[in-house]
Amino acid sequence: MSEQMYSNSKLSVAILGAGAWGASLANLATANGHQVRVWSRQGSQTIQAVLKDAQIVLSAISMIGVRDVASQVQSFTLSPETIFVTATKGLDPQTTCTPSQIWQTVFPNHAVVVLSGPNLSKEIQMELPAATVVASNIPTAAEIVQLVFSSGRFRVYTNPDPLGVELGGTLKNVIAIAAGVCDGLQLGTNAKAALVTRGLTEMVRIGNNWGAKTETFYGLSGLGDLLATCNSPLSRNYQVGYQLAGGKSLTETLANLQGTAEGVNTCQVLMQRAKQQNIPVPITEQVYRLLQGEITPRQALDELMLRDIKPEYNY
Ligand SMILES: NC(=O)C1=CN([C@@H]2O[C@H](COP(=O)(O)OP(=O)(O)OC[C@H]3O[C@@H](n4cnc5c(N)ncnc54)[C@H](OP(=O)(O)O)[C@@H]3O)[C@@H](O)[C@H]2O)C=CC1
Ligand SMILES: O=C(CO)COP(=O)(O)O
Repeated sequence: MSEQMYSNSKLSVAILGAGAWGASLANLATANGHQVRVWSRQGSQTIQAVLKDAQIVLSAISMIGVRDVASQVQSFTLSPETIFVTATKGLDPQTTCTPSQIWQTVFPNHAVVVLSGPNLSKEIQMELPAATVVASNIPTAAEIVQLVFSSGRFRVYTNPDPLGVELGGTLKNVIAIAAGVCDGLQLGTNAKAALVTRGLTEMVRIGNNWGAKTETFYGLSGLGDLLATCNSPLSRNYQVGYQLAGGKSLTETLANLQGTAEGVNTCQVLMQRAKQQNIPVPITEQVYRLLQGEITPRQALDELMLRDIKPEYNY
């Protein structure tokens, strides 16, 4: 199959955010022959110039900037056909909303597509093969975005559950912090397998409460991204856990981290939501207490191991 088959129609793509992920996605779309403009706060182009005539507007902004950037975009005129794509993996601390929910609220008449999967940007920059998922309530919008990014080195699947796809990418970051702790403490392969598997159960539980489909969490954007992030030192979230296990403070760890580790804020938002909704989230709770400095990594481990014994599933 030639790469050309993916790229018959050339689109105008605006990428918001020139961080590690925005830059990688810009390269993928450019390699497919699309006209790509990138906006960054440090760049020379204004956001208005980047948005001009854009058929696709993709946000790869860290969670902290999403609300502000969405409201900046709102002040410019866009074609009603413009499709928004969100690649952010986080939760809004004020509202617990997902990034796509923010974009959809600000642009209620536009199609919004979530792009998420096991996509460590350093590997994608090295042109190693990877796969991802694009999900939307409007299937044709997801199919257009699929064509924009698909190539022989980036395989893009569509999915009809945008909430599940988005939550998979977001929730796994908290488990990846725990996985970094597990490896940092040298707890072994059995412990890591138990943590990741029970982490997935916790993600499904939270996702179901939110209204996402169970099967989505067993796909690329759930289990796939969980495996990638929990097993790679390239993951910033994994690195946070690893450093904490080595005795570093969170402040020290974040000061030396290259880029964003969304799991730190996501964990806070999740605890808030889990308390409100009465959802059991034992791993998230221990990660939260560790990040707060309330317990040591060893105490977090003991808390998890010594919980009341119970069946694996409540069928
Ligand atoms: N790196 C990866 O492997 C992947 C990352 N992601 C997700 O993509 C998102 C971005 O990650 P990544 O690119 O790695 O992070 P980086 O830290 O490399 O870049 C952060 C980006 O967010 C922008 N940004 C941060 N704060 C603000 C703000 N207040 N207002 C406007 N823009 C802001 C930065 O803008 P500026 O350019 O102006 O500095 C930059 O473009 C995260 O949610 C992450 O979870 C998803 C998949 C893979
Ligand atoms: O989401 C990612 C890979 O899919 C990137 O993970 P980190 O944000 O932990 O680096």
